[in-house]
Amino acid sequence: MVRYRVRGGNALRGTAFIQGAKNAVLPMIGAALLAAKGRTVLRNVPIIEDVRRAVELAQSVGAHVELHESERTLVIDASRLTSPILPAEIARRFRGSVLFTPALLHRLGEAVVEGVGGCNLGSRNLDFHYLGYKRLGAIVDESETVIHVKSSGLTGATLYLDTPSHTGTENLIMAAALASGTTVIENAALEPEVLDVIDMLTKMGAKISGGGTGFITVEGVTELHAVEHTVMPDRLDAGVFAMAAAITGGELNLVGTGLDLGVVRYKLEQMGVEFATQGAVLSVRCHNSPLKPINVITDTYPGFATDLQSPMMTVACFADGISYIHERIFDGRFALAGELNKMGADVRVKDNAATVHGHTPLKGTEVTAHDLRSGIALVLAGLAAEGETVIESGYLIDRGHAHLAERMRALGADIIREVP
Ligand SMILES: CC(=O)N[C@H]1[C@@H](OP(=O)(O)OP(=O)(O)OC[C@H]2O[C@@H](n3ccc(=O)[nH]c3=O)[C@H](O)[C@@H]2O)O[C@H](CO)[C@@H](O)[C@@H]1O
Ligand SMILES: C=C(OP(=O)(O)O)C(=O)O
Repeated sequence: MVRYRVRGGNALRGTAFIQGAKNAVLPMIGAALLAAKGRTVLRNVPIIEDVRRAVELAQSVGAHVELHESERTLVIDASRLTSPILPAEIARRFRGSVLFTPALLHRLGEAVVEGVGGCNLGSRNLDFHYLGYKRLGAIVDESETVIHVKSSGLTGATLYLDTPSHTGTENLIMAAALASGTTVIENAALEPEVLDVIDMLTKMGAKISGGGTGFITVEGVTELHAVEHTVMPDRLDAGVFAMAAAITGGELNLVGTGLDLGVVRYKLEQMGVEFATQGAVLSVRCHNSPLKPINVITDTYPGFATDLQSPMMTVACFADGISYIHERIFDGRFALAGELNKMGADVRVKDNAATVHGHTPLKGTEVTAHDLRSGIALVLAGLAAEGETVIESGYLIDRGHAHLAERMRALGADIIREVP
């Protein structure tokens, strides 16, 4: 059982190195399995538990995968896939496992999904994925807990997503990339990670247009080849470091090419945090205490990312006044409130909205991470609380943030990762 131990009170200062994006590298590992020849090289790979699970999953279906941790590089040879089964014991440990289905369908004619994991955030349906595969001509048997998808060749079609699902869009693009004919995906996700995956697939030989417009057209091709690709920076990791500067009254330079925090930056600016873009470096500092309260409504890109909603709830605890947070993507993403309240916060939840009554002083105690982002939000709370905060289960934090304790310690934080 991994746990993080944080002693609050130190302002974070210095240069924070932002990792590669979890939500881009996972679909890229799935995409690498589409190439029947050669070796794919992925660079700027975040060394997180989800990547380790994805490596295990790719190996379990027969790919040869090397994770070179100090070089943050993955080398994937998928020329010989041997099993269509995504085994429950690996696949249930992360959400990205769902992104292996298109490659198995194309390469082996079937995919057996024994389970899909990921953060526990309420209902997390996969109906858009399976309906899409069916529209492309696959047979999907959902009658048992194990889902069986089969196809002897997919054919392009017009697909529609009720809401712009992130992994749903990636999966349907990958399924369409090697289908015969043209596929149109309406109401597709606009997230930058989806566009990065489209860039990689395009290098591999896929014919995809309309990325970022909500209407994606894919002209099927007969094969895709292995390429080298550098994973984009993780805007969620960057958001967390910006918030760490905000609540500790610190000053950080965020390094990671092309960082754009979008609405997260604007919201933090409204609270009194100062940003300056200096070429490739994004500087963030906060000398205004207390912060101003804020209204946040989560939405698909370019709205406020749901994955930063929990960290933002922690920041709101340090604002003077009532902040309002409305969660619109997931129906169960407020487990953090109870944990912050244990530390002395006053967060009140009603249905899919929360009000944060700040500023109450937070005191360190033992708290529970219910999911990845509530975990990192508790680390943030610990950085600014009085005394020691102990956060379990640290594994959930390690699912999405690489070398967190080392990176924060380098900035002056008093934080250790313990494996009892
Ligand atoms: C590995 C990965 O990239 N994970 C991200 C991805 O998750 P993920 O791709 O699972 O999230 P989706 O965008 O698919 O889900 C958003 C909402 O749509 C609903 N839905 C989705 C698909 C479907 O077939 N049917 C359906 O009803 C879900 O229940 C949820 O309420 O996007 C989320 C929303 O930005 C992020 O929080 C996750 O970090
Ligand atoms: C919800 C998240 O991840 P996943 O979809 O991988 O569970 C997240 O990164 O906050």
